[in-house]
Amino acid sequence: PYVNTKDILEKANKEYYAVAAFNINNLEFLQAIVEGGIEKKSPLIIETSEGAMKYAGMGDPLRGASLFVKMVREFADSLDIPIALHLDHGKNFKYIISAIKAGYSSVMIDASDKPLEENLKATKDIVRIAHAAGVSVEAELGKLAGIEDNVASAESVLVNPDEAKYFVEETQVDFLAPAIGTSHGAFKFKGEAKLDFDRLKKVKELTKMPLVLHGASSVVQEMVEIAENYGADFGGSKGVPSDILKETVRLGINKVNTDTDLRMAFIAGLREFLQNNPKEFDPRKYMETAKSYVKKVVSDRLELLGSANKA
Ligand SMILES: O=C(COP(=O)(O)O)NO
Ligand code: NA
Ligand SMILES: [Zn+2]
Repeated sequence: PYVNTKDILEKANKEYYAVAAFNINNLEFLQAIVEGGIEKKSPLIIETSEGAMKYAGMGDPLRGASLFVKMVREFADSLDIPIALHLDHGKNFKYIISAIKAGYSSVMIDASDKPLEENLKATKDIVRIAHAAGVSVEAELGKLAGIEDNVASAESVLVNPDEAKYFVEETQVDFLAPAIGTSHGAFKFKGEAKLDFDRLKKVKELTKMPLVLHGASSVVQEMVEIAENYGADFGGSKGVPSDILKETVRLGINKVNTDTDLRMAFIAGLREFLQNNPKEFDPRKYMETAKSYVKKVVSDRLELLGSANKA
């Protein structure tokens, strides 16, 4: 069934596991993610960025939003696993309202680059509208970027746990993304991978609510090798190691945003297939390997996060 993200995350919060939130831009990634969820009998959060809304809607974000709602609902309504659709990194008021209007389960208002009071006001505004429409809300505190040898690197601002408590009480936001040292993309750490577990622990103690980890891709070595075998150059790529990811779940992370790992799996499969099948031009064939690798990464992640058999 198509459900509200809050329902999925409240259960995860109570039972201390995490649910992956997988980004999509097209049908093929959605198919592969859903196949993984079926195989693992796991709840799924499908998420789209504002860019994905524009991309799918050929420039019209509301058209893109409603296309994604229709696609996700078709799968969700026909399956036993709970599936939610979430707007990731909503920054533009128009896009956030378009997602709510189109029928998204939840939206993120990302004003984390603003001073606290501004972030708080923007979040309060969206919470008021979204809650009136039965839509749940995610916000972010602190800024994503790595930590180097115990010092937050220049651009990163790690979450302040006391601020987090004040923020959630004032905004009534449904789930919170505390910045603890991750960053988006395939190049997360220059040196050793390190997250601020102390801050995470404090935020959980003070808020007791479902927490979100952004920039949570691991950069799956198996996929890097296949892709590089067939011409990719992913030198220097590094993600969040599985043991560190598991520790964040043990400390209270319940939604784990995953985009890069699926992108790398897809291109690895596409490169491999195209190199080995020069005569093929049927898209249902030449995207098969790509989709199967995405499904494998999805299934492994659902297992690792503990959401398998929680549908
Ligand atoms: O935070 C993410 C995805 O992060 P990755 O680049 O690590 O997949 N989406 O909001
Ligand atoms: Na999000
Ligand atoms: Zn993110």
